[in-house]
Amino acid sequence: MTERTPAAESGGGPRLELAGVSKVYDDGTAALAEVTLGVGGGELVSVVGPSGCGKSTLLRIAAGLEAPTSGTVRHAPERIGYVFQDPALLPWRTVRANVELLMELRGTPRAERRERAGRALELVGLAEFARHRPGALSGGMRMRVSLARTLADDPDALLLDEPFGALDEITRAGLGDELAALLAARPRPAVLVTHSVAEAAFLSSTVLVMSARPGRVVARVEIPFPFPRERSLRATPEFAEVVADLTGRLYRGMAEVA
Ligand SMILES: Nc1ncnc2c1ncn2[C@@H]1O[C@H](COP(=O)(O)OP(=O)(O)OP(=O)(O)O)[C@@H](O)[C@H]1O
Repeated sequence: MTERTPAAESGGGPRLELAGVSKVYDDGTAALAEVTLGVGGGELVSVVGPSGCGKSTLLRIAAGLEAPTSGTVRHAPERIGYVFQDPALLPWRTVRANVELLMELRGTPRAERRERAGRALELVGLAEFARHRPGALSGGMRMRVSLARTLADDPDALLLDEPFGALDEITRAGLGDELAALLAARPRPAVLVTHSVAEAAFLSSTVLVMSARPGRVVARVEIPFPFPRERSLRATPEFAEVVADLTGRLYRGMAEVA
């Protein structure tokens, strides 16, 4: 779907590329077989696969938090934003102070921090909650604060590890729409790990289906719907067909013995 993405139209930008990466942990656990992944600016690639197949390991390698046992991280943008399933907010800090945290750690001057945090909170629709503490927010709102914290730091690539996993269907669909809009506004490579095949199909340009551990890519499926995608797409037979195809590949991949 590269030809339909905003970045492709504007000539690219930073890429994220992993070539043949595998991971065997020190205790001998083979987590990841050879995985090759290339994501251009403005592309969102989703990774689906059975529990424990190495999806988080793959993201950690892409982020430079973990060294691969073999293979290489060919290109990784310098500033990578990592969004975890748990929003991990500091309860004693206000929403704004949480959003400022990464910038504070980088030594960004106070006035600039304020300004960027304010803009990020507006982007995720939480400007009026800047002075609240996380405890006063719903789960979906906390996740939006976490997203705002990452965006305010203005990373060149986004890695999202099941960021909406703990939320109800409607909230996660809303946040998915927000994520799509944010990527369209500022194209950068994004990789989303999700357990929801429908979420992967709706948000992504490409979906990678992984086998059981040690995970390898059993299918690379380009999603044939142009961006921006309307919510009504989810209710169409064409979309249901893509989801059914992905689900079939996922189940066949789970059954394969590596
Ligand atoms: N630091 C570690 N040391 C040893 N084994 C690990 C370590 N981290 C992860 N593993 C193992 O590697 C395998 C892959 O884990 P990983 O968290 O990457 O999978 P996942 O696909 O993200 O799982 P889930 O979907 O359940 O979150 C699992 O068997 C896990 O127990």
